[in-house]
Amino acid sequence: MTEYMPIMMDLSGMRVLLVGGGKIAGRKASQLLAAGAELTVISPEIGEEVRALKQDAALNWIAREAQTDDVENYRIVYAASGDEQLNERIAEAARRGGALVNVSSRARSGNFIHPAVLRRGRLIVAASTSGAGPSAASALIRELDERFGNEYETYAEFLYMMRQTIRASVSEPEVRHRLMRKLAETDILDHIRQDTFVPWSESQMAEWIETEREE
Ligand SMILES: C[C@@]1(CC(=O)O)c2cc3[nH]c(cc4nc(cc5[nH]c(cc(n2)[C@H]1CCC(=O)O)[C@@](C)(CC(=O)O)[C@@H]5CCC(=O)O)C(CC(=O)O)=C4CCC(=O)O)c(CCC(=O)O)c3CC(=O)O
Ligand SMILES: NC(=O)C1=CN([C@@H]2O[C@H](COP(=O)(O)OP(=O)(O)OC[C@H]3O[C@@H](n4cnc5c(N)ncnc54)[C@H](O)[C@@H]3O)[C@@H](O)[C@H]2O)C=CC1
Repeated sequence: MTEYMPIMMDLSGMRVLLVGGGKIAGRKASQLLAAGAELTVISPEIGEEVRALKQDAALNWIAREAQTDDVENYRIVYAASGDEQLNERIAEAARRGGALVNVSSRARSGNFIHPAVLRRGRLIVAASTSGAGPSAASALIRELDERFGNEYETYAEFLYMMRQTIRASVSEPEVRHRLMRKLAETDILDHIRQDTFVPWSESQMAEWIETEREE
């Protein structure tokens, strides 16, 4: 069994090649553009999903069949055409060139795969079956969708603001760590749920840090 490494990637400004322009390519293109990638799509035709994204300046469509030497100069490649044999050839060439490659038609032919994802602002929950059953991964995420409401977006934003403030104003590592531990134990999430949370001002943040910094 492949032991996949889950990672979170910042794709801003990264050049990414996407082979194929159908429904699945559209799904990938929309996620890649949202993550800031500079996307090149090679496909003789594009479907409505990719077409709708084409206004985005970061999407460049080359209208022709893809070939293996197209992967040169890309470090991230998606093989998502409807031609499975082509996907295999693209994957092989990309791997040989040392690129990261995702293959829509066969998980094992690539060296990374996508999980099903739930987003609440900065909070991201991902579930993967390591390719065993993508629909089951999606079903699990739908369950979590009911469990984790929009309060988590506010909560993650609060954690972000507080952590920035702590990092900027506390220099002793052990005090920082103590504050971060205490921060994870506040009842802020309950307040957000009960709609009684008001985002903290800078002086409130500083006051909390002052009172909680001692053991
Ligand atoms: C390896 C991976 C590719 C990758 O890395 O992208 C992969 C591969 C394959 N999927 C196939 C089929 C389907 N995939 C979906 C749906 C999703 N597939 C996703 C991920 C992944 N799918 C990755 C592994 C994830 C994991 O398990 O950890 C989701 C979760 C996330 C996303 O795509 O972003 C997304 C949820 C979208 C959402 O929630 O909206 C549906 C249902 C639907 O479309 O509604 C079907 C049809 C029903 C079925 O077959 O189950 C086939 C057979 C193709 C064929 O036979 O033609 C292969 C090929 C193979 O099995 O190797
Ligand atoms: N990863 C996933 O979640 C899923 C993957 N799949 C697999 O993904 C692949 C694509 O599926 P769809 O997008 O639904 O198919 P689709 O039929 O909608 O699109 C196929 C695309 O490939 C392009 N194409 C065909 N020959 C090409 C070539 N020589 N060079 C470049 N582009 C070429 C076509 O122009 C078209 O845009 C299939 O192999 C399918 O088995 C299917 C369902 C889910």
